[in-house]
Amino acid sequence: MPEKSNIVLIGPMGAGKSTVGRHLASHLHLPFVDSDREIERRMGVDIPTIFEYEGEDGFRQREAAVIADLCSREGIVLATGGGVVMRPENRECLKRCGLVVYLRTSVSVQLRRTARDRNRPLLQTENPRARLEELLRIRDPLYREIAHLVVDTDREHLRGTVRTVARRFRGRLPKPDKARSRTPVSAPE
Ligand SMILES: Nc1ncnc2c1ncn2[C@@H]1O[C@H](COP(=O)(O)OP(=O)(O)OP(=O)(O)O)[C@@H](O)[C@H]1O
Ligand SMILES: O=C(O)C1=C[C@@H](O)[C@@H](O)[C@H](O)C1
Ligand SMILES: [Mg+2]
Repeated sequence: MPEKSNIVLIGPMGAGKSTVGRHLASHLHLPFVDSDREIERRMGVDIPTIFEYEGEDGFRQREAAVIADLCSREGIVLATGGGVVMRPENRECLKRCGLVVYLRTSVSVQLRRTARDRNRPLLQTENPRARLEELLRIRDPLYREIAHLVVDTDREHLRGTVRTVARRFRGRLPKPDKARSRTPVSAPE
């Protein structure tokens, strides 16, 4: 069970983690943090540059450090990078960090949503479809391993996804009355 009351969005490139995350945070009046943007902010360069100079391994090390830091926060909506589940320590950390939501998406929709964006080094290949299929084959079981909720973003539009996650999140928060009745009452001496 999660130890903290955050919302963590996981899923492949183009699933909509950053887009859904921003809308969800504004809907719930919570701060929004995107781990990809946080890595770029700390490094002062963009993700393609980190891949160019440090390789994917270097990027993953920086990502793990950022995830560990962000998971110590409380009450945030956290959009993660598509490959965050590759490291077991990230999976452990995220599971405890809050409600983990897997935004599931087909490869065809991922391709459409990422076609114009050059900011994803793993897609700078001759055959992005084959790359996305291979990544999904490896990662889908890992996303599912830590997800508390799976939302199909091919079928649900943006607003529907935000509502579904918000409803589930609110359902997990203790109601004010119930919270009071759970407060331990000390026995008379
Ligand atoms: N539910 C949706 N319906 C239609 N378009 C969407 C939806 N979610 C995201 N998009 C569009 O798809 C593109 C990619 O979305 P986004 O950047 O949020 O994906 P991501 O999961 O954060 O990817 P990455 O792992 O690479 O950071 C954006 O242009 C966004 O506007
Ligand atoms: O799927 C991935 O491995 C990645 C997804 C992006 O969010 C970035 O974290 C980076 O481009 C790597
Ligand atoms: Mg993103």
